[in-house]
Amino acid sequence: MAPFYISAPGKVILFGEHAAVYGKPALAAALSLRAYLLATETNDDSLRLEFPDIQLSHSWKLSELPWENAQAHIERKNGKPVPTDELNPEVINLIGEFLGDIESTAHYTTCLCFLYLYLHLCDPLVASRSFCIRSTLPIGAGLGSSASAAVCLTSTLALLGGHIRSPQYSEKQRVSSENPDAEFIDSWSLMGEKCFHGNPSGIDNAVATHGGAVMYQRMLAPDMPSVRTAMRNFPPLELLLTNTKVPRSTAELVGGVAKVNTRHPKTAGSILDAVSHLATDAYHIMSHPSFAAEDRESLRQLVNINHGLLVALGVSHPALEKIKMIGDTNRIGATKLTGAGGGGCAITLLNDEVSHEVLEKVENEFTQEGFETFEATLGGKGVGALFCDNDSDPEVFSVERFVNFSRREDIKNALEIDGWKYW
Ligand SMILES: Nc1ncnc2c1ncn2[C@@H]1O[C@H](COP(=O)(O)OP(=O)(O)O)[C@@H](O)[C@H]1O
Ligand SMILES: C[C@@](O)(CCOP(=O)(O)O)CC(=O)O
Ligand SMILES: [Mg+2]
Repeated sequence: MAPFYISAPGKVILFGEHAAVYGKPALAAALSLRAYLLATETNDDSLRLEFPDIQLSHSWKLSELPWENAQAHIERKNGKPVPTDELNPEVINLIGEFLGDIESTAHYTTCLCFLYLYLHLCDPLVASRSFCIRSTLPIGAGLGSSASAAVCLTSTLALLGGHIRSPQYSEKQRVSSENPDAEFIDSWSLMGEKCFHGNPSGIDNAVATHGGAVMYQRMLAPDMPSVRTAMRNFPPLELLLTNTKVPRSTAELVGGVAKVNTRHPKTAGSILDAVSHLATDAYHIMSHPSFAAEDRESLRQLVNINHGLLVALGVSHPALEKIKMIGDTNRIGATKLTGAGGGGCAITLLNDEVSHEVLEKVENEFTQEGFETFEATLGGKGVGALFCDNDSDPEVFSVERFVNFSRREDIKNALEIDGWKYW
């Protein structure tokens, strides 16, 4: 198979992070920042990962991977592997032997995620490959970089394994509902997220797969599918995205909330219920056909309440509080942390009347604090692919060039080109 790219967006959770893990509804939208994966054939017996964004370069001998042993533990239906509620412990054990030389936790979980998906979705007849991922998203900052990487890996391996067909929709024709290939990608990328996080709600990979904006609710009973309601009239929101650049791990923060919930079940339960109510309220407000000034004001109020409840769950950070304080002092709008918190990004829903001058002043203050602001739009496309054909510029598919882009803008400019198709 000729080289190809897969790309999937990050996400912003507007309301309901963490509570989403406990089966409460949450609202999220696809972000214009994305991960891109370039898959190319190699001439030797190797399987190579080049993930320069996290300084990971690793390879295995294809012929040494535990194909035979793994197959005995993989359930299939109509020839397709079936995702499971828990990660398959036998396959995890088999993979463990191939991760012994990996020291960093981030590299370990990334390689685990790759091999887990590879053993389930590909087969030994697939030629040797190199997989390179680059992202215009900040990594580990609450914008769903893990899910966009998981969706890219899943789509690539499922295509190579013959479980899904190539996407067909160009941007304008795209209709994402009831597409079995997109559902396959969504369900298997959740397994990838499980490798990264342990206990993901599934909202991030749902948005990275389907794009747009959704109200999402995980069903806690085993085998019950999650509920995903597309928000077709998603209102235009004036949003400022600010990254504290404080590193954190989603797995640890989700684990921290679980501890609070175990120690103070009634208190934590009330907080999670309150988040559930505010997410539902926000959904109704955003569904108003003429999303008016008073609706925007109500939404900002809910942003402030949601942030307060996340503070109560222990997932804020002094740097996030600083962003909120600077924003509130200058009255630019309502600010909350987004994603797992503990560092990472905050979003500010801007006041209608905020001036350019004030915004510029606030952004300067953020920069002085070492924060980074992002310009991004919400509600864009989900997972897509770009194939190399006779009309393609071979330079676009050069691994060398792709690996060496030093700025996010370079990746974006090189790959925001015609020819992408979406599932
Ligand atoms: N471009 C990338 N290349 C390789 N791994 C990635 C990339 N983007 C994300 N990841 C994986 O996702 C992890 C970060 O996920 P997480 O802690 O959930 O933060 P977030 O999803 O908010 O960015 C990284 O440590 C890495 O394992
Ligand atoms: C905290 C949580 O609600 C969102 C995590 O998002 P991120 O990995 O921080 O981008 C966890 C989840 O829903 O799986
Ligand atoms: Mg994540």
